[in-house]
Order: sequence, then C-alpha cells, then structure tokens
Amino acid sequence: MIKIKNLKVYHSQEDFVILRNISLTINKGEIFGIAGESGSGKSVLAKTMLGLTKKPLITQYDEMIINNKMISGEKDFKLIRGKIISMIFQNPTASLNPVMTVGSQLIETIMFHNKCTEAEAKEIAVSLLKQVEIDFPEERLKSYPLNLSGGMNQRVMIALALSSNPKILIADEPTTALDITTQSKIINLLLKLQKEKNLTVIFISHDLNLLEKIADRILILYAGEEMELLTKDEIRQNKIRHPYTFALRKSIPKLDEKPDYLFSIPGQIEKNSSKYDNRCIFYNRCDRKTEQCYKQKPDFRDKCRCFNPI
Ligand SMILES: Nc1ncnc2c1ncn2[C@@H]1O[C@H](COP(=O)(O)OP(=O)(O)OP(=O)(O)O)[C@@H](O)[C@H]1O
Repeated sequence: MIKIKNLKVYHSQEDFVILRNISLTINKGEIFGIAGESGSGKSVLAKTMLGLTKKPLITQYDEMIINNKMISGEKDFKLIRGKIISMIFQNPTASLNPVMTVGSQLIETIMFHNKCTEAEAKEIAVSLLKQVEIDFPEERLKSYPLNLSGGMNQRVMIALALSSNPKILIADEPTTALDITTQSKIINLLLKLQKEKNLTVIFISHDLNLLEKIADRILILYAGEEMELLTKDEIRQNKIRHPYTFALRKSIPKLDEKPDYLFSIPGQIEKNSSKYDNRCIFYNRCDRKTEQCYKQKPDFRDKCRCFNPI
C-alpha cells in the first residue's frame, strides 16, 4: 500500500537531519503505529506521505509508492492528498473553522470530493455523522465547533477525513487533547471504522502502551532514525531488542506498581547533525554503548539498529 525507500528530510539552512534514510512498507488494511519521543520526526514522516513538508525543510527519497502509484512530485501528491490519504490531527477544535457550522464544513468538503448537489451532500453529511456515532446528526449540522465538546469535534474531523472515501487514514496523536474516557471512545470508533472500511491506518503516538494494544506493527523512531520495527506480539511478549525501545517502554508507569519515582530516559533527544553521520544517534543516552557505537553508525538490519541489542 505504501512503500518508501531511503527517505531523507533535512534543514536547508542548518546542520540538521530530521529524517535519515527511512525505508518502510505499510501493508493494505494494517494499523501501522509510529512511536517515539517528542521531536523524533513522527509528524514530519506523516507529512512527507502527503507532500506537505515545506521550506526550510528539503525532502528527498529514492522511491515512494502509495496505492500502487509512483510518487515523483507535487502533481502526484495532489492526486492522493485528501483523496487516497486523509489525516486527522491532535487538536480537533483548533483544526475546524470556528466561524463555519459543522454542516457547512462537511457539505463544502463533500462537494469538493464528490460530484453532487448541495442537497445530496447534506444527505452524505448526515450519514457520515451517523457513521462517527454522533446523535441527532441533522441538529449537529447546525452547530459551530466551539459549541461542541473536543470528542465531538474529533468525530466531526473523522467524518471530514472520511468524506473522500480514503484508503489510508493518518491519525496524528488524535486523542492527546481529549480526556481519558473520550480517548477510548475515539480509539474504539477508529478501530470500528478501520475494520468496516478496510482502511490502512497510520497511527502516530508517543504512547507505546496504546500502540501495542491497537497496532499490528510499530515503528520506533528516534531523532529521525528507525530504531526498531516490532509486531504488537513482539512488544507484548517482551521481545524488544533495542535499548531505546526498552527504555521507552520502561518509562510507561504500570497501574499495578507504585514506584517511589517514575523512570525517565536520562538526557535529551539531540539534533541529528552531521556529527552523527558515523555515530549511533542514541549513543549519549544508551546504557549498552561501546566504543564501536561512537565510531560507526549501526545499520537498520533485521528490523533493529543496534550493535549491542538486548
Ligand atoms: N518546518 C520546520 N522547520 C524546522 N524544523 C522543523 C520543522 N518541522 C519540524 N521540524 C523539526 O523536526 C523535528 C521533528 O518534528 P516532528 O514534529 O516531526 O516531531 P514529533 O515526533 O512529531 O514530535 P511531537 O510528538 O512533539 O509532535 C523537530 O526537531 C522539529 O523541531
């Protein structure tokens, strides 16, 4: 469904690589999780699949195939953006237009994607609101985003994203701005829609705990590099090999334990500069580092980038 070879995104004015030689394949109908700390490049990776990275960032790749189409530039991205691939974001209330009713926003988007009259678009809008389980959909069409809760607005965002009948949905931290019970309702809705429509979902989150519950495979990104690719079973069965994945998982508090302090990974994520062309990017924070890690960059081999895996 999606194949990317050697994707690189870098800053045109600073010595700073945002994504370094990323290669991945995402299968049709799978939920593909992308995890990593803030600043690891999760959102930029998603944006490159929509051709949305802009100057000062420069994007290069050897190959990008989306839905069997070779993507070679903006002309190709225009054909897939919002049509084959839709995206939902972290803060639904800020993503919607506050001065337009939910109905106007839906009807406008539906008419943009489908050849239909306004009356037909209104019918589709009502049906989409039903699909995202909004009660009294005809009434809700008249509401403004600020009159709705964050959870309702995220449902509206999902309805908007589905209005073009996409094959791929990118969900970039879609529940971070919502309270915990609303979070699980939105996740369950996304899982239901994914099954019903056989959607391929790219789910971005810093919450490894959540991803191991919902994703088929999870890519662990760190400072713009692929550290490890795991199936959810590998994570559940503790078959983790990369020290970063291990530390990331250790930093998630467990409900049944009451530790005196919460574990956090020492140090901070560093900018991936040319200093790291021949050095492991996790070197400074790793408790398994050796001299080799300082002098050589490990390849991403057998789904793990580490000279001394666990
Ligand atoms: N337009 C831009 N110009 C310069 N740097 C950028 C730009 N967009 C992103 N970056 C940098 O790229 C890096 C990766 O950003 P990105 O937003 O992808 O991280 P993330 O993993 O999604 O983080 P978060 O979880 O906080 O959303 C960050 O260091 C960020 O500052």
